[in-house]
Amino acid sequence: MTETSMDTEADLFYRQLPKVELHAHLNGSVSFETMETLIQRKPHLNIEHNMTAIRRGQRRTLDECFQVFKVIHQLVDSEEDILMVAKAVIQEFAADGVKYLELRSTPREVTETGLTKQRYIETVLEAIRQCKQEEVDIDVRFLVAVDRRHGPEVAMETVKLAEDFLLSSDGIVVGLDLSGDPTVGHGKDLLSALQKAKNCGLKLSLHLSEVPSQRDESELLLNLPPDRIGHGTFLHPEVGGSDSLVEKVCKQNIPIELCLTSNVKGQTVPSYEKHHFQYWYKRGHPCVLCTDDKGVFCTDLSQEYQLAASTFGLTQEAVWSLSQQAIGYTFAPEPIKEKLEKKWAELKQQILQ
Ligand SMILES: CNc1ncnc2c1ncn2[C@@H]1O[C@H](COP(=O)(O)O)[C@@H](O)[C@H]1O
Ligand SMILES: [Zn+2]
Repeated sequence: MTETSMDTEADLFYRQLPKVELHAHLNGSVSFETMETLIQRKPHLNIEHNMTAIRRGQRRTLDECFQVFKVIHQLVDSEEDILMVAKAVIQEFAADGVKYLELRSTPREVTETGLTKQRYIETVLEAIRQCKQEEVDIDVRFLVAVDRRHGPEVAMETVKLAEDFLLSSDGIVVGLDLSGDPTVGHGKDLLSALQKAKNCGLKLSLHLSEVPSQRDESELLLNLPPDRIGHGTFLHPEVGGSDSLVEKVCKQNIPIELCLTSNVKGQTVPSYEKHHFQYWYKRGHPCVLCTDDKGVFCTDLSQEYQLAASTFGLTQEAVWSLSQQAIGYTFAPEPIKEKLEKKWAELKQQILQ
């Protein structure tokens, strides 16, 4: 067998592998092709592709990554843009073999285009509905995101909005995300908003210990406790975290969303080999591979599975288990989880040789 055909066969396995994506920021997930359309729609902004994506071999500081989101937000600033972007992102995940997707996004208000936070969420939900109507083979749920940079009042407003949609969206809105520049603000100021969200039945997925300075914050937020953790890069003692943090995560068995390429390109992790996936996976802790921002970091979920497998020597059987176990970490109701389990069982013989 030639090297090329071997490559293709491996690629095919990862693409065919049914997958669950639980950590995807809408505006970070915009593909090159969709970006092209947006750039052409708004030529006056003078935005080029290299301002919206971090290519192969390139690295940026986390701070620079956040500049990239500012540029993308300029390009995506109306209901029309959001509808197009959300539909395209959902279709792309489906084409990559993702069968269940939890998309997250920060509701924004844009005076010039008349966009309100309420309409922002409604538009994302409309995109989800349209994809369902068009029979795109994927189940999509939505997490309303709180940007930590905006402080406690906005966080509380966002939680109220999320609560309304939890009750009125036919089960599409399932939870709340905490994200944004981890070097800005402190989680203690957001604690009451997060607590309120939890009390009203929203599931919590929190970006925790994405940078080393968040140790105290993580101690505090782990007491909520969150239903899932985003990144958790600096939780374990080897990288400046602590035994007490690890103990809290393990005792409460909180699944961790791990995004290899995002962390390597954003330079919070020095290399794929040194990624903390290894630490948690070896302990048998619930781990789920995710893309974070597939557009910005130029990746997709198949590639993330393939990278994890080649870096950490996972067999196809192990990769299959990893993707199947993710079903249990979704915020979907039990009947949906059962449906997904069935789908995995049906596909197993066909895909896993
Ligand atoms: C790289 N690591 C990360 N750490 C923290 N927050 C991140 C992030 N990547 C993305 N976001 C959050 O998602 C927003 C963009 O999508 P939405 O406009 O919400 O759809 C960013 O502005 C940031 O708040
Ligand atoms: Zn994230």
